[in-house]
Amino acid sequence: MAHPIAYVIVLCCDLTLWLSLLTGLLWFEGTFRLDLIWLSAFRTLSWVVLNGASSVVGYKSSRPLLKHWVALLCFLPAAYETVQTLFSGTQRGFTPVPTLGMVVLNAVAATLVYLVWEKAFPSNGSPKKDAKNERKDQEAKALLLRVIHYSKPDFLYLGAAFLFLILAALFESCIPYYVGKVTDVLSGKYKHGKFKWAIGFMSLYSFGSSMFTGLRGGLFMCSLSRLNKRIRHLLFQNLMKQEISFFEENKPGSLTSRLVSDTDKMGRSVAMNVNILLRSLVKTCGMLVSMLSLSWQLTLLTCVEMPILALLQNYYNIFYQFKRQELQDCKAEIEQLASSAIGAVRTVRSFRAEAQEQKGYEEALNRKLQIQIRKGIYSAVHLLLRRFVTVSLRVAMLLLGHHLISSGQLSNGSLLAFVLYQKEMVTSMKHLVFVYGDILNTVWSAEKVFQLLDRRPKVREAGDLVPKKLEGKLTFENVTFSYPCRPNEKALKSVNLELREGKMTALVGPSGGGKSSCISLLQRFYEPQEGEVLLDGVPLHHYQHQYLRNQMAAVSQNPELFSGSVRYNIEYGLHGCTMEKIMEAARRASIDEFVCRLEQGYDTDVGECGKQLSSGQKQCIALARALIRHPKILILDEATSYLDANTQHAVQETLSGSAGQTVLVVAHRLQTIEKADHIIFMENGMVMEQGTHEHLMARRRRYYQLREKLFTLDSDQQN
Ligand SMILES: Nc1ncnc2c1ncn2[C@@H]1O[C@H](COP(=O)(O)OP(=O)(O)OP(=O)(O)O)[C@@H](O)[C@H]1O
Repeated sequence: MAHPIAYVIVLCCDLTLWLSLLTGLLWFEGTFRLDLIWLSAFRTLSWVVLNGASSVVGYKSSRPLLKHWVALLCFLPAAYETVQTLFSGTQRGFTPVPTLGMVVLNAVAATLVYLVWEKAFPSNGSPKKDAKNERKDQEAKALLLRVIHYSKPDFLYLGAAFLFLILAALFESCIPYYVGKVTDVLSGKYKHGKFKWAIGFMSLYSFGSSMFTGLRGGLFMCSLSRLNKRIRHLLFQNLMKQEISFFEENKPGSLTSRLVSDTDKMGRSVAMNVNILLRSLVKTCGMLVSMLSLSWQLTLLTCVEMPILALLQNYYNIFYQFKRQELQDCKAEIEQLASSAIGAVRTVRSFRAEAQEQKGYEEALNRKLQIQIRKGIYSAVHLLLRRFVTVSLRVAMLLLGHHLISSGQLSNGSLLAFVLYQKEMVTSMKHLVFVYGDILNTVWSAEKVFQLLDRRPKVREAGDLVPKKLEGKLTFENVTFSYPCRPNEKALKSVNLELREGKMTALVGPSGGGKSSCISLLQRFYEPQEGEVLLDGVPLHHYQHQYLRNQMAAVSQNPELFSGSVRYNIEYGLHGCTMEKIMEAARRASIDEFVCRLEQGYDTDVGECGKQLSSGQKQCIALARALIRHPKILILDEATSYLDANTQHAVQETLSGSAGQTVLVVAHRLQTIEKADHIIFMENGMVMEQGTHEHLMARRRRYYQLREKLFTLDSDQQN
């Protein structure tokens, strides 16, 4: 709010102007009447003077507000007199001079209207729009521009759509005029020729507007679908580049919802609103011209409706935003509950947690229902108030229309045409006032999409090193690492280890020792906070991403398979693999016999995520998927844990026969790694001891103790 002194100074200036006028009128000794025209001229002059004064006395931030008030102060008397003249039908005048009461009343009325207006349409300088809100508006505008920017490739479609939009709106705004003409012809002395013309034009405009509307809609939908496809593609591309911890922090449900519904909402809400905005703008202009040509008095009355409706809408919008956010959160929660329960249905069933899941789901549904009911009640009250305002003004308009018809200023048909225009006009103006705000509101769904689109992975960019020959020696140099979600807990503490080229190294130790963390670092899923992981003496991030992926293959304990055939899963990510190569990999992974027994062999579908296979079979297929690449470095993290002893033995035989391949094995069953060239024992994120099996057994320390413990457990189980 501007400083009160500024208002007082402006008010004093205004009083001085009124006093000057008073003196002038006294000079003419009552022979001069201050009629409507002179009053308007005087107030325009006052506005120029007071506007200048407010520029000098107001603070920079409060000047716009002061100027709004000055405008009202100056033009309200003229507007009031105009309305009075309209209703009384005769022009009044101030006789002989304006009274002090009237001047004060004017100031009070101006202030009141100003306060109502500022509440309905808070302007930039309004206290409600503080710096934060203004920044938000700026950001929303920037987002909107960005959405428009992404629509650039469709500019031909959009250009044509806008052209049809303008034509449709113009044609549409001509229809009521000709409806009025037809009514006039029918209610007066019937003239066949005039009737035919009026009907002809009416049909022509109706047909034209329908045709252009259809074309506009089709083209908009087409460009909207193209925009959606483009954004989704880019988003998916960027998602695939993110680091693993990003997927741990963001649940799959929320990411897919952003990918599907937010992109959809973004395109739909922004494109639809821009469509409505432009259509309303063209229609409003066209109709305003037609309405003014019919009756300027009725047009003025129609325009009164807007500020009142805007005030109502403003309050409703604040509530609506709040409820919508609540509803969205609730929906996301419901989606998450359903997808986690359905996804883990086996666990739910085996722990008999169906009732618990059902209860949780029902509670979330109830919360959503409550929000929806409250939203519905507020919406009904809002609608009721709006209707009341609309109907009241319509009655006032019909009364004025009746007065104009009886005084011969308007024909019956023109009143009908006006009523038709008025209905459309109010809708269009409403759109104009609210749609822009709505664009700024809905554009926030675009923000979520853009946030994801702009996210850069938090791992160092891969380099471009592509050596012709790779030895396959891996070294951990003083590696300290914490998972991003638990930054204060060290999973690895100054780890130094070496995987010798062409040899098999085994990582063993109790659970939580840090074995899988080492493997994650080797695959560059995460970056160590301290130290380096080196391949042939060069930090891993110096190598080209694709090169590293080709040289390294990993199989985990619970490998992820994709819906599709066995063949598809084995050759996953490779192009142009021959059947021989696929069969060879399957043979080495000891899965070929099983696959050949299947009715459709390698074309057999493995079900969603391989659910139609046993855990051991899944491990074998994953192993074949790794072996087909002939990687220089093979990482097996409990990769054969579900296999029976025979198959496990066969796989190990195959692996030990691959000369020149660096193999890293993580295993809990220590018998399986006895033949490894090197064994590293890890505990609490540290390397405790290392050496060959014989060496470690002879030391009789942690490795020996763990082996003895497992051996005792096994014997107990067998007894
Ligand atoms: N994704 C993760 N986010 C946060 N902490 C993790 C994550 N994975 C593992 N940890 C933690 O890091 C530490 C080392 O775990 P890691 O999985 O490397 O051990 P491990 O030796 O492979 O165990 P296991 O033999 O049971 O697989 C543990 O304390 C574990 O809780």
